[in-house]
Parts: sequence; C-alpha cells; structure tokens
Amino acid sequence: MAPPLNPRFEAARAILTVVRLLPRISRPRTALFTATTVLTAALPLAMTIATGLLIGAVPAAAAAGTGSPEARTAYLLLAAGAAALLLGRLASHLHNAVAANLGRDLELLLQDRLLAAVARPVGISHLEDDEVLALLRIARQLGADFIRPERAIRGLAAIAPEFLAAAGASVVLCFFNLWIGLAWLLAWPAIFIAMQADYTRVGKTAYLRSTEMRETEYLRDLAITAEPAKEIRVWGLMGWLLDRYDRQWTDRMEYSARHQRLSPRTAVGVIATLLALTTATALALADAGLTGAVTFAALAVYLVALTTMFSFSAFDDTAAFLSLGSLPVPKVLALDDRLTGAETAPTAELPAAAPEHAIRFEHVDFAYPGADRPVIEGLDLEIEAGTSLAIVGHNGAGKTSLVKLLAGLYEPTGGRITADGTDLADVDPAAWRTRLSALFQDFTRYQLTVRDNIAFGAPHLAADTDLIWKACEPMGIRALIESLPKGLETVLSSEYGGGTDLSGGQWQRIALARALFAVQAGAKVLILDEPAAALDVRAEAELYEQFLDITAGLTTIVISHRFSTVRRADRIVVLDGGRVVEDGSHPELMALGGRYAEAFTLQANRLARTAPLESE
Ligand SMILES: Nc1ncnc2c1ncn2[C@@H]1O[C@H](COP(=O)(O)OP(=O)(O)OP(=O)(O)O)[C@@H](O)[C@H]1O
Repeated sequence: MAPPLNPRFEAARAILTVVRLLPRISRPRTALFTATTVLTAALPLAMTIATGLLIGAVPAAAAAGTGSPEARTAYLLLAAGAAALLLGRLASHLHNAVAANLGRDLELLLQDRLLAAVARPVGISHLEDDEVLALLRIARQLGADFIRPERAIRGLAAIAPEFLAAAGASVVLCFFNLWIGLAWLLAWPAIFIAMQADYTRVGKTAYLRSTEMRETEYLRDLAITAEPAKEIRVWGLMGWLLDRYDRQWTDRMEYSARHQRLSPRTAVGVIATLLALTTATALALADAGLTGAVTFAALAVYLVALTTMFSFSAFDDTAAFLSLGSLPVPKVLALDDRLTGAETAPTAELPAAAPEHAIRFEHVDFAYPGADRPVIEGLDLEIEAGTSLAIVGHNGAGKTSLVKLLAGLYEPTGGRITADGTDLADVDPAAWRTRLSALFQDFTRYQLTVRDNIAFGAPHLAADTDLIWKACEPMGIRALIESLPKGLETVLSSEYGGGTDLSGGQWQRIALARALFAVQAGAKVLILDEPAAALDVRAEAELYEQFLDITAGLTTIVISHRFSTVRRADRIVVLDGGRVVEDGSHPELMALGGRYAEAFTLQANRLARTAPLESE
C-alpha cells in the first residue's frame, strides 16, 4: 500500500481534485464560476478604493462648489462606488447559484462513478474486500451532511473571492508599506494551508475507523430492517442488540470527539500571526496619519483594506467544509481506478454453441480473498456437455464455491476452467454468463413484481408474458400467481400496499421459474444449488419429473443433500475438502459402497420411516 500522504498535501490534493473535476461537469458553468469568483472579490475592493478616494475628494469638491471639475470627480467616484456595490451583490448571487448548481452535479458525478465502479468487476470478490468496503462506506456518505462534496464547492465559492479580496487588500497595503503588504500576502496562504491541514486531520477521524463503523451500522440495520426482524424477536435479541449498538456508538463517538478538536498549536500560531500583523499595520498607519506621511484619503483606503482582510474566513465552518467535503472525492476516484485496473480485456471468443463438448476444471485451486486456506485444491473434473451432474458432499465441502467459480463470480487462484478447451479466464464473462442459468442456495427474493422476479433470468424478454407463463407452469405456480391481487404485476413484499409475501417453498418455485426463464432464453448450462430445499418430498419429486423433461439436452449441475434428487443425475461426484473423492453413476457409486452409498442408505432408511407423514 502507498504510504499515507502528509495531511498538508492530502488537503491540497483533495481540493485540487475537486477543482479539476469542475470543467468535466460543465465548462461554461466553470468559466462563469471563475468569472464570478474574480468579480465577487474585485468589486467590493473597487468599492473600497472608490469610497476612500471619495472621502479624500469631498473637501476639495465642497470648497470648489457644484459644477467644478473637483465636484464632477467626486460624483464620478460616488457613481463608481455605487455601481461596484450593486454589481458586487449581483455577482455574489450569481456566484452562489452557480456554486450550488455545480455542487449538486459534482455529487451526481461521484455517485455515478461510484455505482459504475462497484458494478464493473464481473466477479463479486471486491464486495468482500475490506479496503473496498471501507472506501465504499466513505463514498456512500456522499449524502451525509458534513462531508458532502457539494459543501466543498460551496466552501470554495465562499472562500475563493474572500481570498482574492484579502490578496487584493494586501496589494493595496503594499502601496503604503511594501513589507507590511508582502507580510499579509504571505500570511494568508500560510494560515489557509495550516487550517485546511488541521481540518483534514479532524475530518479523517470520522473515516478512520471505517470497518468498526460498518459493524456499528450493521447492528443498527439489524434492529430496523424487516428481514432479520423475525429471529430478533423470537430470540429476544433486541435489548442485547440495542445495548451493544449504544456502547459501540458511544465508544466510537467519544474517540471521534477526542480527535476532532483543532490542534492548539495551529490555533495559537494563527491567532498570534494575525494579532502581530494587525498591530504592526495599525501602528504604522496611525504613525503615518499623524505625521502626515500619507494623505487623509490614502489613510482611509488603507484602513478599509485592513478591515477587508478579515472578511476572509480561513477558520470558520465554510473553511472546514472545503476540506471535509473534498476528502471523499479522491477516494471515490481511487475506487473507480482500482476497480477499473482489476479487469483484463478478453482475448478469446467462445463459439456460439459452446459448450458442445465439455466443461473442465483442470487442477483448480481456490481460496476466498483474505482466507489463509484454500476451499478447493487441485480439483480435476470434466462435465460432459448435454448431461446432468450432481455434486454431493458434507457442509463446507466446497460445492457452492465450485459453481461460483464456474459462474465467474470468483477467479480460480490456480489451474483453469475451460469450455470446449477455451480458458474461461480469457473469455468475456458477460458472454459466458448468457450461456448460464444459475439458482443459488441463497437466491434473492426481490421486493419487486412477480414478473420482475421471473424475468430477471433474461431481462430483455421481460415483456414476453407467454414465455413467463411457460416458465411458471412446470413449477406449478400459475394458479398461485393468478390468484394474487395484480397477477404477474403483484409486488412480492408485504412492505408495499397491494403487495404480498410468499411461503419459503413458493419463493423457491419463483426462483426456479427464473432459472427456467433463462434456459428458455437460450442458456445452455443450468446450475441449481439446493433447488428444492424448501419443497416437501412429493413436490420435489413432481418438480424433478418436470425438470428432467425441460432440461433434457442441457448441461445441468445440481448440488443437493437430497438423494432422491441426486440419484436422477447421469453422473454424481462426491466432494470432500475441495477435491473429488468419488465419481460415477448412482448404481456405480452404490456398488462402490463408499461415502455416497453410506449416506444414501442412511437417508433412504430415514425417509422410509418418515415418508407416510411427508406424503400425507
Ligand atoms: N464468501 C466467503 N468468504 C470466505 N469463505 C467462504 C465464503 N463462502 C464460503 N466460504 C467457506 O468456504 C468453504 C466452502 O463453502 P461452500 O459454500 O462452497 O460449501 P458447500 O459445500 O456448498 O456447503 P453447504 O453444503 O453447507 O452449502 C466453507 O468452509 C466456507 O466457510
């Protein structure tokens, strides 16, 4: 990992990144922003100078009388001051409006980049990577109040003109005394940089404990979301949960509070510098006025210039928002770059009909990101195209991991997986996935319409109602769907008006219909991970009869603990510790008398005892 940046540069880098993004949002609006920044700074200064000169011109104009050239000069100065005041106000309104507009679009741009970045990798391992999750959490806080990038733009909008005005006032003071003017000219940037560095340090404490905050937020979400609500109430967990959440939250907030104070060194340094400079300037001006070294008018201009200095808010909320709001911006861009860099361009193309011959796992190893032990080790497995394969094995044997590799959700850490001889690592994963239909054990229950829940298997065919019914019929859910208030358009969630929830078995049939819909759309490889776990024995048997017809000719991979399902497959492999330990048809494995035969006999005996009950 790159060494952490000096916070001084980190603040500057984040602010510069924001500034560099502005033209990408809109060049004309950035030009307008720049112009109004200069005008908002210059016009009050012009007014200050005109006022000073006017004060100086009034005694002469009064003495010379109206109509005199001196009076005309005074009127001109008055008009110029008034115009500068008016235009300054207008420029400032325009400036704030453009800033708000740019700020809103900056957040939109970052949200888009974030979503695109997270959606880009074809696998899902990045969603389990601590560093990505930390960045994601930070980036997701784009909507949180105090670190919103939109605030950075508002901060920039307020500070840039004030900074220019202070710089202009310093230049004015150079005419009085070069050294005093130069001292002010250097002091402001130094104060600004010191304060921004400190704000950045303060802001970072809010992010530092990102993983811990994720844990805290997880506890909160457990308490307030519907999915875990059943268990939390049944087990009486709410008190424990809220207590733990309270403790964690308080701990973390106390830590943040301790680290979210401005450094006394910076504060004392800034105040001492300003005090010394102001005192020196005021004393020098008083002396010059009293000794007549400067005219009355010039003295007025210099005094106004000195007060203008303090319109620069180097140390208020606006200044803090500039660095706090800028902080997440490079992080979102870094996430985008990181996830972009992870992808490699495909170098091989699969023939349209592939897999026609076989899918092969060739000495495949796999360990989950961050895990120290592989779940699959030296796996060799050939799956003949057009046949059905059942994978069995005890819990944690690596069955789901194997099909996740086949679906390209993770990449093998060793060896390769091929389809008709082509390494899947070289193939465009999207093109490979159009040939796959997969139903995972923890399939998703989309809180969307029945149509969406089924059509997600092939979204481009969502409007084809006949095809949707064709996928529903073998699953025995047509009557159920027709009985719902809005049929296929019923939302499957009781959290929405007119919506409804389903039983576990009904949800599983919907998910199976989704897998079938993908097959109807042209998928050639069907992966079913515990497809009938929520179905009763009779329903499962009926379903399989149907499925065998529908899936004839497809390459089907079924993971199941139910041997009534497994025995129907053309071939069965027993997985243990990520390796194939038995391989053959049902009769072959029974004849072998190994683990499969033992487990089958055990389940068959148990089933024989409970079957009358289950078939009631
Ligand atoms: N996302 C993950 N990150 C880290 N380890 C994981 C992850 N998913 C699974 N594992 C681990 O990988 C091993 C194999 O899990 P896998 O889900 O492949 O087993 P399985 O054979 O399908 O088990 P089951 O029959 O219980 O579904 C387990 O030890 C599990 O703890």
